[in-house]
Amino acid sequence: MASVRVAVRVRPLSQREKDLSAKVIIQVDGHKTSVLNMKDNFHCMSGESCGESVKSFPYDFSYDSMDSTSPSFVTQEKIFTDLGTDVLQAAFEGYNACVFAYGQTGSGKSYTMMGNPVDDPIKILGRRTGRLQCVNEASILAACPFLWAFYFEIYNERVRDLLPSTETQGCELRVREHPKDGPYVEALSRHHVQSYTEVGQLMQEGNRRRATASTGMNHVSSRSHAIFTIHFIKAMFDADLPSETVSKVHLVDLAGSERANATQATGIRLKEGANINKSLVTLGIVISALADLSVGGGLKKKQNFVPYRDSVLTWLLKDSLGGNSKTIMIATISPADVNYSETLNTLRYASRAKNILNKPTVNEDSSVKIIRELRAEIARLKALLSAGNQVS
Ligand SMILES: Nc1ncnc2c1ncn2[C@@H]1O[C@H](COP(=O)(O)OP(=O)(O)OP(=O)(O)O)[C@@H](O)[C@H]1O
Repeated sequence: MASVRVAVRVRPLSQREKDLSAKVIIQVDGHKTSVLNMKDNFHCMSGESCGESVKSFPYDFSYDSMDSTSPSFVTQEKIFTDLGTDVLQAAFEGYNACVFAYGQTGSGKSYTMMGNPVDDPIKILGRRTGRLQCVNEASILAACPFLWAFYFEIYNERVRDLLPSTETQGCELRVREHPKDGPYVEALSRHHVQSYTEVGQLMQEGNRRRATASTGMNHVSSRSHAIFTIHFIKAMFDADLPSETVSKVHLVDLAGSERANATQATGIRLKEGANINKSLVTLGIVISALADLSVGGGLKKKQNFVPYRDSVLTWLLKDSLGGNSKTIMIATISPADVNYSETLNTLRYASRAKNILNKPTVNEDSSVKIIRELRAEIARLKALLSAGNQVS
């Protein structure tokens, strides 16, 4: 069992927030993120007895990215070192892994997952030539895994290939469920990648196709949930037998939750917003149900039903939430008082998500695993036998 690990990241004040003369209401202290309700008590942040005015939440990581001149400022690179490295390590060891960014529209999800292409191009997976271990600018080493990349978006509850082949171009793809491997997108095109550069290029190519629009809250707002997946296929010898592990890494950039009046959405934008909110509400319900199930140290027999299939997003993330995956949630928040209620909501969901217990296992060849276990058992019995012989 492994808990979902949760990180919170607070971005700098945006121009819009500065224009509204917004006040900073977030404080990061070690692993703790605190939010101040300005309406309750203006002076509370520095005061001692703040009552309900300051709400504090501990997380696995709390990242202050508000002011680059502050000593506590956390860079993209640090976030990659803390989170991305572990994800890659897990995948190389044969575990499934998932990183998903959750938060209000304009709070910095895409920035954290995809990087800023202009001045800070570090994505959650690291620098261009960086730490993808065997995958580097040169070529794949002999012992390294074979890698396939996939990229799709869920837009208005429909799945579209972001790296389409001629067959999938313009098509709505179906979601199916494999009895052992779980839900997947049927006929999604796959791309063999040999270097980090290729991974980055595919991400960029897909991002250009992704549904975005300018809203009142964000100039380039993602109107879809995007899932970039890498399959790691590693061949090796285990117990003198040829064996294979197949692991998946999902990088999920969710569309942001939004209030229609804040985004000034009408027409198509309003419909998109309703669909985005619908799947995020389902995600919230799934997170809550899983958190309730996990309380007490293990997944209890299901009294509560987990409604994975109520949205395409949660169906496809079934393994990542409560299943066979090492999962990290990055909750992104705005520092501004004008976003108080959305920020508090995000912090509460992030806090609940910490209670979710997953069951990550190495995805190895089951026959090789059985043979290895039987050999260990034979060795154990032989040792017992020879110990018995020595006594008699
Ligand atoms: N940590 C950060 N440092 C500097 N700028 C940031 C940071 N996070 C976000 N920004 C800026 O804030 C704006 C909104 O960020 P981003 O597009 O990543 O938000 P989002 O949560 O993905 O929004 P949406 O849900 O609408 O797609 C962008 O201009 C981005 O460059």
